[in-house]
Amino acid sequence: MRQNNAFSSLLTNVLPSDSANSSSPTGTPQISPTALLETFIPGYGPIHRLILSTLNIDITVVVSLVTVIWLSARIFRSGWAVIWSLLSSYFMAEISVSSTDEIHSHLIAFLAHQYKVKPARRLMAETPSKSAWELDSEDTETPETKVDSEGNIKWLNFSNQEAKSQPRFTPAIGSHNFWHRGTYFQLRRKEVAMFDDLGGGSAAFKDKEVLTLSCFGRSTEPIKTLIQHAKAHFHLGHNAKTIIKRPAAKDMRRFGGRGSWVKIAERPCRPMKTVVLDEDRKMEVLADINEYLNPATARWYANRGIPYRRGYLFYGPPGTGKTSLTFALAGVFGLDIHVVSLLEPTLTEEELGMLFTNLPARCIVLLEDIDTAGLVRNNEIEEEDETEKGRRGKGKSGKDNHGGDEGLNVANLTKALKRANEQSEEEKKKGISLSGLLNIIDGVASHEGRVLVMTTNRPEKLDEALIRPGRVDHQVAFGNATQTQIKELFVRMYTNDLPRTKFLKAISTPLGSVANGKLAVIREKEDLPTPPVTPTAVEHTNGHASAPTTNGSPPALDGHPKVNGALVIGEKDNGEVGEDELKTIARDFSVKVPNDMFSPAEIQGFLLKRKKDPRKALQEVGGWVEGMVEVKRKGTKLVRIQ
Ligand SMILES: Nc1ncnc2c1ncn2[C@@H]1O[C@H](COP(=O)(O)OP(=O)(O)OP(=O)(O)O)[C@@H](O)[C@H]1O
Repeated sequence: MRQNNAFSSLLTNVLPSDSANSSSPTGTPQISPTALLETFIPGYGPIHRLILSTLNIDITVVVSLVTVIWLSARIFRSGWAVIWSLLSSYFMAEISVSSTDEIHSHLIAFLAHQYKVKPARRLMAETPSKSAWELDSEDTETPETKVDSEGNIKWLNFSNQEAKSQPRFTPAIGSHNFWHRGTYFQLRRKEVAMFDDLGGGSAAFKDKEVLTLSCFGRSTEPIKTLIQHAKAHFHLGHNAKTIIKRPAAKDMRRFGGRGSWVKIAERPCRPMKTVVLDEDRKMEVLADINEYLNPATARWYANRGIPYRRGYLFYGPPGTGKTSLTFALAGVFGLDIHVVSLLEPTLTEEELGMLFTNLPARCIVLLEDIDTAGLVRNNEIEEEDETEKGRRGKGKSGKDNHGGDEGLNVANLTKALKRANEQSEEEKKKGISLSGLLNIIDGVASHEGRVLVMTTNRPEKLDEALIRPGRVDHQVAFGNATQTQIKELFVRMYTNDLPRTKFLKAISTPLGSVANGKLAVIREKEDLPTPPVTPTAVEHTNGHASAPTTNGSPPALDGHPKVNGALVIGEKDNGEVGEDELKTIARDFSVKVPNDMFSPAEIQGFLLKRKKDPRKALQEVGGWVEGMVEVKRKGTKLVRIQ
């Protein structure tokens, strides 16, 4: 109570006298705290009087104190906001990143990682989508198929998959501060509404996010370093993966920039050794691309006035490895694959041109099944139009004969309008013409630095303009499996897996360059074919040297994953078959399959069904071959033995 009195007198000094009518010693009327509170807090007077009369407590002191604290906090916050804005304007550097750029996702992933350990009050929870590859971790064991007590098979069940995946926490929308490697950063995450014209008269507001990073000082270097760390962190997690992108949805493409391409998949790099193809042919493509991608080559091209572009045509029957080789090449050179389907109905020539200009400096552009893309020469279109006009002309004159003067009556006008509409619809559907594509591939404004890969099953159907040198610089023929390739496919199928980490390391660790004066290909461990021209030893980055093969076509069993120099051939997954026996079975198997009759995809399909039992594959291959020969002879698509 004494304390209360002391406080009251203190407050009375600040807001003197309890009486509304009291006067200062000089005679100036003074306003009491209660009167002041009554003025600013509606209803305070009656409440104050009620509590005073019933409980005999004067709440003026407490309410005044709370008011003073609240006011001080407001004043302090406003003052601090002014000081902070002055500080940020004059003493802080900042970099903004839009969500349409991939750096945004790198930064968010990096911050999510940081905020795993950092205590924070405002976070945003997200469910990260993971691919089947990402769900596989070191401790994932191949689950045994279980049988319950009644003898029923317990099939795997993934219905609670989503529930199991851990949420990811990122900084919420708003301002955050954090320290990174001794530097203080401020992060502002905000959403901006963009007015998006969707075309056809419709429009909508879309949310875009902007991240702004700032730090003290006039240099943006610390932020750039932070972004580098975020990128490095991202690529660490995506090491040995091939990213596959496709054109973004139509309404996103219109903004251009890197946002015109979206990632659709990410998968472990395909080791080059898993593509069964003549080693010389593989080596030629690798050397050619390696030479082309060399940074000095761009200058070489520029000095000679040659456009810095390279195109490849992979042709051959279905399932012979055209796409597989493209993926393996992307893995070797660490390039993303940009897949374009020319059959996409919404893709126009201008958009395709814009997509090509928004490609990264180095990447692979994959145009699959180019023969089915329905590309026609413009003169063919013109011919078609002429025929159509002729048809309509005839119809019209026929009518004239019967009906005399046609005149501009309403019915005719309506028909003419309808025809015009039909025509423009047809025009729209025509999509990409051959001349349009040729322009995009090597027109004046065409992107330089990319590797263009076109695949086809029917090269004879391609227009020669499309594959003339400059557009296609290197052609690779793919064919059905030869005896050696069948053997190779077989051994690969029954070779035991490396543990996950060793597998990732094996496909991502470059061994150094093959310095033979002619070629400097970055080799993957045990992966790339040995260059045919090297009688010298290959220097590895670890200082060891390995003897290369000199015959240019390594035997089928070469290049398998090796641990401590030993070939990893199964004792577990392949039905307890040892290395020597596997080689013998592979040879016998290859003898039973006719040379050059089945595609690697067909043989792989047969083996996959017996993937744990090489002996069974050998036993059943005779029947399968008979059945397949019959299928091919009759031209039916239904197989008896799969
Ligand atoms: N030469 C090969 N070496 C290893 N695997 C192959 C080979 N050819 C085909 N395969 C396997 O067959 C499947 C289909 O191969 P891929 O898609 O590369 O064939 P493609 O020639 O591109 O076929 P398409 O012309 O139908 O697109 C893949 O699973 C791949 O692993």
